[in-house]
Amino acid sequence: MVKIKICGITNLKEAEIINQTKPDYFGLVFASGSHLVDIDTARQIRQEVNKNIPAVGVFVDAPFELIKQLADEKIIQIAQLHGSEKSEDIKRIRTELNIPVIDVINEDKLHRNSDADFLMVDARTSTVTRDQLSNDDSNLFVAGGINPENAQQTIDATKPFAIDVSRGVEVDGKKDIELVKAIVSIAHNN
Ligand SMILES: O=C(O)c1ccccc1NCC(=O)[C@H](O)[C@H](O)COP(=O)(O)O
Repeated sequence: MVKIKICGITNLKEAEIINQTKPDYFGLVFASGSHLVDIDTARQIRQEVNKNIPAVGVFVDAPFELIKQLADEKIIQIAQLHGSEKSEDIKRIRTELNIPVIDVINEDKLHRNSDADFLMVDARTSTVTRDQLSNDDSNLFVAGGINPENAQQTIDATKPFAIDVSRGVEVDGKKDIELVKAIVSIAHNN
């Protein structure tokens, strides 16, 4: 089974879609853009979603204190780092906050050893391909432009641990339950 994260959950209606479609993770974005949520909204969404589905906090060079507050309050269970965070930042989050880290790889970060629990290649922000990673990179999330039409092809080509999807399951900027259902089914049937 390929796992799936539905990213960019912004309201309680979308929280309910997560409960009904049961992906393996959902994402709360704490970085500027159309999916940005404030802490109060994130808290409400976390309370609404089934506790068995971990929330991934998405950050771009965020202050440690923000990640700490969200982890301490159990609003997030995993941190996903898209910025130029260093190895020490990853270690600090893992040891002091005791939560796993997804390190989003780009060309600059490719050749250093990541201390993260998972790696992510996001086609929106890098041109890194599966072939450029070593076989040890087994805990790989693949993201960027995935939708129900191309998900199977992406899975076949990259053999990921998980796929990460946001805009590809939206209609008019909001998550669509039928599209989410379809892509969760594709991932879980692999
Ligand atoms: O979603 C955002 O607005 C965002 C902003 C800043 C950094 C990361 C962001 N999203 C990260 C994700 O995990 C997305 O799911 C990933 O980029 C894939 O997006 P999509 O191509 O829309 O499926």
